[in-house]
Amino acid sequence: MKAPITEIFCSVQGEGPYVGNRQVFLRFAGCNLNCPYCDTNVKTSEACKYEETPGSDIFKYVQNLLTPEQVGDLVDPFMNIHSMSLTGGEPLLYADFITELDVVFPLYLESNMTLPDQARKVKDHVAFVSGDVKLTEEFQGEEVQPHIERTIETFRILRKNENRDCFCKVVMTKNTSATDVLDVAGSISNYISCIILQPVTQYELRPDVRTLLELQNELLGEIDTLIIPQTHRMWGCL
Ligand SMILES: C[S@@+](CC[C@H](N)C(=O)[O-])C[C@H]1O[C@@H](n2cnc3c(N)ncnc32)[C@H](O)[C@@H]1O
Ligand SMILES: Nc1nc2[nH]cc(C(=O)O)c2c(=O)[nH]1
Ligand code: SF4
Ligand SMILES: [Mg+2]
Repeated sequence: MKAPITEIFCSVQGEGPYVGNRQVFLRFAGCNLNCPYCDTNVKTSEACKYEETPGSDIFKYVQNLLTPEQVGDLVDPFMNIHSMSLTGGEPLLYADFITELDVVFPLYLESNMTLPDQARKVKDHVAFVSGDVKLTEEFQGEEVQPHIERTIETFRILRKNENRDCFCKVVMTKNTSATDVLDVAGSISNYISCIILQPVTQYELRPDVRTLLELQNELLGEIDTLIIPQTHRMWGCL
């Protein structure tokens, strides 16, 4: 079992309720969606960029594809780690690879939550689930309702329990419909510990402040809801 990995580095979690925790990041190549605001290059690269010393901006390159054993060896030297973020791209495309990872850190899955069959495979392997809800603009030209049903099913499979936290992030742009957010939130509120409204980082795409605060107020009737922007962008860490 091998997978295309674009980067491995140590930084702190910049998003959501675990912001500030020191993590190892494993970024898989490839994605099944094409979100208009996506800030990440999801293309497969010939080699994986590996930052051995956190924050050094000095990289080694390891030829792709990588085995779970190679990943284990590369992340082993990192110290004082809260968890290992599995991100991308879409990490659930590599569910079989994830089940073969043998690392000492708890796994923190960062997913677009649209692949329920893949989610079933990893459910007992991940301790934290940071699940996005993607709304209509991410599914341009496609049938939206089946995607939303798959999202709800994926949250059900990876729901919070005594061994796993599961929370939801929604990237808010000026085009995001508050009604859509409220609808999905109502369907997944039993599966998650909180909702994070994450204002999109590109200034020209941002929603207005009042709309965001009004949506938070409505959601708070149902579920703990926080507004937290991407913080790693503010101080320039990876
Ligand atoms: C690059 S994605 C990879 C994981 C997975 N594909 C997903 O979308 O959840 C990681 C996180 O960055 C968020 N993100 C991507 N572009 C963003 C932007 N321009 N502003 C705010 N958040 C963004 C995504 O919504 C997701 O929560
Ligand atoms: N510091 C930092 N925090 C993050 N939280 C989610 C990220 C991601 O791209 O998945 C990310 C990332 O790329 N860097
Ligand atoms: S699902 Fe995630 S990685 Fe894929 S395009 Fe959307 S934000 Fe980017
Ligand atoms: Mg990122």
